[in-house]
Amino acid sequence: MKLQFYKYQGAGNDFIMVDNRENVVNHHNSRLIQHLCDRRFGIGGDGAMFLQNVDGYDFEMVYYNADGKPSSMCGNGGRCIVAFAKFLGIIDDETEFLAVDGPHYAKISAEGNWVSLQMTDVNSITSDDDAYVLNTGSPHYVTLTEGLKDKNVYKEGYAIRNNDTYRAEGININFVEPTDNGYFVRTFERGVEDETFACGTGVTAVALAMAKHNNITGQITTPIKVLGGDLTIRFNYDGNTFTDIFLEGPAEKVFEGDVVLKD
Ligand SMILES: N[C@H](CCC[C@H](N)C(=O)O)C(=O)O
Repeated sequence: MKLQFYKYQGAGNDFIMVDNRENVVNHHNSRLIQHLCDRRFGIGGDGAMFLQNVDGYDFEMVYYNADGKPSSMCGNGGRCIVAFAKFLGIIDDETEFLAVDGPHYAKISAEGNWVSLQMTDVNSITSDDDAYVLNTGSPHYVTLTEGLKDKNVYKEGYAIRNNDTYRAEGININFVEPTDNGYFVRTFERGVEDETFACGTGVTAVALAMAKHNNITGQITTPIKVLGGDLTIRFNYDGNTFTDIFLEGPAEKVFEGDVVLKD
């Protein structure tokens, strides 16, 4: 069977995208997803997404991590699937779609390559030693550090992600360093089990955790630099709950093609 796919990236977090409105692919097949995401023997990607029809929304986003397992929410993936929906002519400049963590509103530029995605509200941040732990649609561990440019993010991220607390469920590890006008963030991503060039729910978690850390409340805009580019998070914080959270940045189609799937 020949499968048409599209490759997208949002700040270097890259994804395989399939228009599955006709349900041509039975994606509940972790070996298939792992193979598609394999950077040597497959197409390559941090994850794979299937755009599907669903009542009440413009479309449904079904997301798998590169390890082939169904995942929690993917922020950069959500921005990329909005760009994909516009490319397919399903939407114009805004949308309401359904993801694993519920409905999401998003706006997209006329050119179709810049997306502002609303994330679910967050009303709980806990501490783990000197780190913050919160869920922005995916679980995140946020820790301030120095010398981030030279840090061995794979080694240090792997160790925390696989410690006694987090080994079972996994968690994404975000290392953050203040910059002149925001933060520099590098992330070890669960389900990729490696550092990615950006993590959308991760930089969202960092922006919220830093507002708490610095006791800043009100309407906040946080610019964040990642290996793959720049993202911006806008939100409101009243000292307890984070609302009107938007993750904003580029979402680009890189190439399209088709792959023959062994039956
Ligand atoms: N790997 C993450 C999901 C994707 C997160 C990331 N790609 C994003 O942009 O939010 C997890 O299993 O929690």
